[in-house]
Amino acid sequence: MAPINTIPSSLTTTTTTNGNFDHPSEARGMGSNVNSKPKLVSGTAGYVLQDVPHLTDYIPNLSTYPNPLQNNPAYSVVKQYFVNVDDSVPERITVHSDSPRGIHFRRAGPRQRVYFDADEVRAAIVTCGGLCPGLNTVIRELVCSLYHMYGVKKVLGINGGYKGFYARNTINLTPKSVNDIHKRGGTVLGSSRGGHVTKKIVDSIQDRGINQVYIIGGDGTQRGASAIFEEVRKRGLKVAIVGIPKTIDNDIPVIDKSFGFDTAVEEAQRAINAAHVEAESVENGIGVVKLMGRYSGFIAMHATLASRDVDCCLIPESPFYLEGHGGLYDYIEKTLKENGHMVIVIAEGAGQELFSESIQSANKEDESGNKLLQDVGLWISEKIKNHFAKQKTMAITLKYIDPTYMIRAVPSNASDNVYCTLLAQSAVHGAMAGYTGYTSALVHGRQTYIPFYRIIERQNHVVITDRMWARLLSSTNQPSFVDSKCVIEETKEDH
Ligand SMILES: Nc1ncnc2c1ncn2[C@@H]1O[C@H](COP(=O)(O)OP(=O)(O)OP(=O)(O)O)[C@@H](O)[C@H]1O
Ligand SMILES: O=P(O)(O)OC[C@H]1O[C@](O)(CO)[C@@H](O)[C@@H]1O
Ligand SMILES: [Mg+2]
Repeated sequence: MAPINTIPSSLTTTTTTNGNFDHPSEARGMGSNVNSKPKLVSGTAGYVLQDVPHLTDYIPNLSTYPNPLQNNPAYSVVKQYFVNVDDSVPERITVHSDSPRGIHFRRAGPRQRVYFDADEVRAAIVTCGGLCPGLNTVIRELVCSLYHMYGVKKVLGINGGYKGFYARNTINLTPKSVNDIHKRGGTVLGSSRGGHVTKKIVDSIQDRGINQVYIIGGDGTQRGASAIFEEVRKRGLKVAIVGIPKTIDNDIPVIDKSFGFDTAVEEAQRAINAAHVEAESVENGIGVVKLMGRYSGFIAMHATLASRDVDCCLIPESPFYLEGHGGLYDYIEKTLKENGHMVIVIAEGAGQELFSESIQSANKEDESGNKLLQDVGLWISEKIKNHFAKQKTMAITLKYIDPTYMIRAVPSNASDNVYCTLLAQSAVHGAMAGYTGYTSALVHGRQTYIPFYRIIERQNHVVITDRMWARLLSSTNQPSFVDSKCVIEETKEDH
């Protein structure tokens, strides 16, 4: 195994400004306000490691300690439990024989030496943004990993999202107090939107003597975490800032998927089943189900693919129209004539451009600055009913089901529980090893540490030129509504 914290001689480290990416267009994205410099390590054949910051980048001469896992009987039989310092995970795994090796991320996992003594650690956990299945599992596993793997005894829960940093009370978290929480939906810590004031948060971190902060949340939360990291670094504090990506919308880029997504898709099946049962029980029955997905239609797409009962799936990324040849009304009429019933799944952010401008301008934002959307499910249901009432070609019966909050308020399923456990354990290993300013994430099935700037630079969207959307279209047989010549190509790796 290579010595700890050395870089193999074939590799060179550079820090560069945000303009120096493999994909210059990405550098102009949402993360351009990030002010620390990306740490890049170059190797042979076009190998690039987009490394994560380390406390030693700005605090010299930090003491190190042997990893206490070495003496943990549970791990004594595991061969190569410690991650090799040179292990990394490629961002793209589809390659050609002459492709450069490309961008890589640091592999997550325990290191032989750690930068915190257990008694010195004062960890804090906070959950921000909307609810998501698995939040409690992540909290539980962070607490248990800190206690059982590293002997850390001081773990604080911050109440009610970022705003909780300004509150007087925190919650003491112990393996006993979090033992059963993974069986419950929501977050035992509470959550909130808005209220992020970076300097005040870092003041609170300093005042409370916190030196590891685990921040669980979506894209907005990770942006907030990145700002906290920058301020901590500016102040030269020995505080590890770690993000754990959460969102049922699956709109966080780079990672395979966010935790809770599978559970949400599974829960959505119940609503789709109900819509199908209602629709097929009457003549010309239509079931409309609205699912979450503000800017990204992943839940709608995956729930549709899983169900096979859906005849039409409408998502924000794929514009559609109602009237005329090839429009939605045409397709509904055709499907009802052929099958006698149909199910439509619509993501909440779909078709927002179809609302009249007066309704759109009345739109407001939530406390975090996210656009508040019109209820597209209700709107489209009324439009369809009115259309067929006016046409008098066929009498329809339409039932509208809105299970949006139900799919995110449930506890996580078994596979999400395992996923949450691995994310939390990796997050703790990284912080103990002195890494900071990273998101703990799954990339191609491997646990990794991703620098914040990659997580916050853009949102993940369904790519309608990708095979996955084609699979959906061939499963529902719906029209694509878009002219293939007008589709703007996106570059995300095809699946
Ligand atoms: N650019 C930003 N800088 C600092 N803090 C931010 C930023 N964007 C959002 N936040 C803060 O992050 C928290 C959560 O943001 P938001 O409500 O957008 O949810 P989210 O994390 O994106 O999760 P989701 O959208 O999945 O519910 C809020 O407290 C918000 O103030
Ligand atoms: O009503 P809230 O809590 O603001 O949450 C709604 C939003 O949160 C999300 O579930 C993301 O967490 C979106 O799909 C949805 O638009
Ligand atoms: Mg968000």
